[in-house]
Amino acid sequence: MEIGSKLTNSWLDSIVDSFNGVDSDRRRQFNRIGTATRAVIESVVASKAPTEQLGLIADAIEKVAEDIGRFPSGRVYEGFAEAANTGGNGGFMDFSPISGAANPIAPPVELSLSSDPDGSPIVVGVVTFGSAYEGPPGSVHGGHIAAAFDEVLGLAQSMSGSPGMTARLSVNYRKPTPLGEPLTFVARIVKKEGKKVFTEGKCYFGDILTAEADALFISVDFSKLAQLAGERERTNDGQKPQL
Ligand SMILES: CCCCCCCCCCCCCC(=O)SCCNC(=O)CCNC(=O)[C@H](O)C(C)(C)COP(=O)(O)OP(=O)(O)OC[C@H]1O[C@@H](n2cnc3c(N)ncnc32)[C@H](O)[C@@H]1OP(=O)(O)O
Repeated sequence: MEIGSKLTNSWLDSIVDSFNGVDSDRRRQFNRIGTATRAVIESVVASKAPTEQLGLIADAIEKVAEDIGRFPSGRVYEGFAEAANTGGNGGFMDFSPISGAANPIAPPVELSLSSDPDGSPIVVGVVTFGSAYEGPPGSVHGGHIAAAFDEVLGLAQSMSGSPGMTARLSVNYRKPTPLGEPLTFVARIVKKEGKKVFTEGKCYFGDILTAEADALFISVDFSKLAQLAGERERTNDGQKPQL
């Protein structure tokens, strides 16, 4: 992903730097695994394979799970999932559950930074949700639409220079959002008041507005994130930081 926007704050510059120019073998292999596992998920939820084939496929997948399970699990990468890279020289958010190419449960939403016609910075997320994300027939599950909004709005709020956590997220679903079609999410900061960063976003299928969202983020002290990460290391299960 190449991001070429002109950005002024150093927080965002560091994000852009970590997106760009990263091409380590470790990152490539993680991304290959992510892509292949996603393809498995897509086929698994929609397969018409005969039952005996399903048995063979299950054997093969169990073997893969066993192979990778032989290596220590846990946080083999740097940082918490939303900001984690795949090791080596960078790669921001590679393991994000929404945008991380190396995370098989991510659709993934491809993020880029851009600006609207009046020059205001925006975040653009492009994604095609596959069969695993189906809610109503032929449509994307609303929870996944909300998750995509959280991600694009989350990146947009970081353009404030004092990023934080989602305090409130509200989604209006205007039209069914089609599965298997390219969607574009656009997100921006509306205003900032002290620690509060107000954002809004829209989801389009072509020219059709299918959903819109607004969210409030509260800037957090990064030592709090470090504390959460420390707690996670101590519990060593990667799941349950003590809040
Ligand atoms: C995380 C950074 C990474 C960045 C990476 C970029 C890309 C990542 C993209 C991915 C992004 C994915 C992101 C995710 O998935 S984040 C995961 C989902 N979110 C959470 O888990 C957040 C859990 N909540 C908290 O940790 C705290 O409650 C937070 C941090 C939100 C506020 O903390 P705290 O409670 O200590 O705040 P304060 O006492 O200083 O209050 C400050 C002001 O805010 C007002 N207020 C507070 N809460 C609410 C509320 N719910 N509605 C309305 N207003 C609220 C409050 O009244 C006060 O106003 P005022 O009295 O001053 O007027």
